[in-house]
Amino acid sequence: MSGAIGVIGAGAWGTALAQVAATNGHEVRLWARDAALVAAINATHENAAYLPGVPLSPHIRATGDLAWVAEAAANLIVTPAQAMRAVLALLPANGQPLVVCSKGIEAGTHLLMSEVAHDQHPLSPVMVLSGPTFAHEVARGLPTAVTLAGADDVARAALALAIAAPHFRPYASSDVIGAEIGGAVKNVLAIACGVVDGAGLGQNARAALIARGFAEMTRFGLAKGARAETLAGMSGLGDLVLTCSSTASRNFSLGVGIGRGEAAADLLANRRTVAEGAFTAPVLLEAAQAAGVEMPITAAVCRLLDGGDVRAVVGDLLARPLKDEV
Ligand SMILES: NC(=O)c1ccc[n+]([C@@H]2O[C@H](COP(=O)([O-])OP(=O)(O)OC[C@H]3O[C@@H](n4cnc5c(N)ncnc54)[C@H](O)[C@@H]3O)[C@@H](O)[C@H]2O)c1
Ligand SMILES: O=P(O)(O)OC[C@H](O)CO
Repeated sequence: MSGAIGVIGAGAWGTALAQVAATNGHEVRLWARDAALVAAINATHENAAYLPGVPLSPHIRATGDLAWVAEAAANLIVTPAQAMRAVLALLPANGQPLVVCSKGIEAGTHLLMSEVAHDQHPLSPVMVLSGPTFAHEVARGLPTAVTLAGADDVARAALALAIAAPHFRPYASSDVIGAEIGGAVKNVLAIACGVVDGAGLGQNARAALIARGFAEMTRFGLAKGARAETLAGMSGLGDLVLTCSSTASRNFSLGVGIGRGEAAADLLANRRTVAEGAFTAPVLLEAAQAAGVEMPITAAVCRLLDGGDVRAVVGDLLARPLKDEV
């Protein structure tokens, strides 16, 4: 793939991906909706608001002009999930490949982000880039592997070559739904693991939540047409383990606060960066109920986000009737 690469969304992850795309010498057009952020990035070659302390490549140019970004050879979409449809509606449709890098499910429609992208840009090949990827590590050049999923083999191979770098290794997949469901569901489960940490419930409980959470992810994924091996790969289990293990995760950190007894509404009101699991949880629960899939951990996270008492919610989760593991 020759030519510029567009990145839409200049938060931590969009900026880190811009840095990856610039590694191979591509001109990178990084779109932000906030004019002050655009000016600051271009003046300082740093995104101090969302990815502080990382000197950005001179190949990256921030912009507020979506038409200029749309002329690039491919566009990586990295807005918060619930904002994606509105931003894509403003993006000129050139049939350019679109790469969904956000993790979530659209409220109201229950659509995955790739489905939203296809709705808005039916002529574009749509891909999904997902995996265990803390932005600050990727931006610093630490080794990272991702799943790059897409049905169009040619577009996917071209994009993989364009973004692969010595520290950044994309693995190809044709399972778009599986790659997306892993990333969306793990954010909800990371909140649950953070609650365990904040409430001091111990490492056994955290490991049990990861294992039972993976069972939930798998049940939901299979019901939606995902492949089991994708859910067990980087975009599913890999990302689940990462996000459930570290306060570097915004979702895990949100859970820690809830587990310590802080009100979820206050924690969310005081955030500047996005914790997608808080938006995904109620949508995921609705989608699971519609599909007839039981997701007790997701339901528990929803109760906690609605202000439920931690001890009561955990007690109810543990008091469910005994059942077979599989
Ligand atoms: N940070 C990570 O390590 C990471 C890694 C992989 C995937 N992701 C996913 O990428 C997506 C973006 O995350 P992030 O970490 O870059 O978020 P962030 O919180 O760092 O930044 C969010 C960005 O979106 C902008 N924004 C907010 N509302 C908007 C709107 N309505 N329209 C357009 N722009 C808007 C903000 O101004 C900001 O620039 C999320 O879905 C997240 O789950 C993040
Ligand atoms: O900080 P989080 O919880 O949004 O997680 C970031 C990435 O999704 C990790 O892969």
